[in-house]
Amino acid sequence: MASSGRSGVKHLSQEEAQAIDQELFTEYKFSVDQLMELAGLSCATAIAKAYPPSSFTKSEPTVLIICGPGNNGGDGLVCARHLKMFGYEPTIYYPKRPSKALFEGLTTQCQKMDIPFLSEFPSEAMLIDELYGLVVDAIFGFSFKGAVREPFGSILRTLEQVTIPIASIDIPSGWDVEKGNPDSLQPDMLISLTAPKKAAQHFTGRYHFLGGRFVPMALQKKYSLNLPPYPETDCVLLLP
Ligand SMILES: NC(=O)C1=CN([C@@H]2O[C@H](COP(=O)(O)OP(=O)(O)OC[C@H]3O[C@@H](n4cnc5c(N)ncnc54)[C@H](OP(=O)(O)O)[C@@H]3O)[C@@H](O)[C@H]2O)[C@@H](O)CC1
Ligand SMILES: [K+]
Repeated sequence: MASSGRSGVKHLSQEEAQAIDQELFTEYKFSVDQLMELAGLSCATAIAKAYPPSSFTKSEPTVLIICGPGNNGGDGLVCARHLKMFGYEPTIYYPKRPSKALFEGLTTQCQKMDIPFLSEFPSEAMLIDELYGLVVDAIFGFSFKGAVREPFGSILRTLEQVTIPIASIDIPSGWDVEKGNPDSLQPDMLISLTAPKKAAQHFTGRYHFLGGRFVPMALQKKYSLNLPPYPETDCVLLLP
């Protein structure tokens, strides 16, 4: 049965999210880096709307971005680059890097923009709270399945203890894509890309944004996405 949220927008199953993703590439001939750029830009834009640099209590608007091994991690790298352009001070932790030209290129771009990469994850949540004003969770997206494997299990356990806000890209990491996870991260922001996944119905944070304004109308209709209209030329939309 189709499920929809307060805005009437459809919430996708894991299978539907992956099918739409595949169709964008195979039928509509988008390339991954094209959509990843728009996805990451949406995330940085949503962050800038909800947490403008002036709202940070630290002397600099420092953001820790944790990138996972798949395309969700790629969105995180793009988001970091745009955040830097927007005047933030991003730092990246990227422990499992795929040897693919796309991710190597995104990593080099960030390095050349003087975005530091941590060689080790802060061992205590308190250190993260002291050094950063926001965490971006780009660890797992809609392909996450099963029990969390290391090193991400210990990273997520530390993140569960931080008190600064967490912004999750597409899915709060560690959550089942459809059922959520009451015992894992509880982010303050969720940026749903293309359309929210079913797990988004369990999101209780302050800001739920829709981003990834690239789904052609025929595909929106085929999957009955019922996406609300984006305002003017905006690439994100705050959902009720
Ligand atoms: N159309 C769109 O909307 C667009 C979507 N985009 C983005 O792509 C995201 C989906 O990306 P994705 O398919 O690459 O998978 P993603 O969720 O990043 O993770 C897979 C990785 O995680 C790993 N892994 C899995 N389970 C695990 C576990 N239990 N414990 C540990 N590891 C585990 C798995 O490892 P493996 O199974 O290979 O060992 C694999 O390496 C989507 O959410 C959105 O952010 C945009 O970029 C472009 C347009
Ligand atoms: K995520």
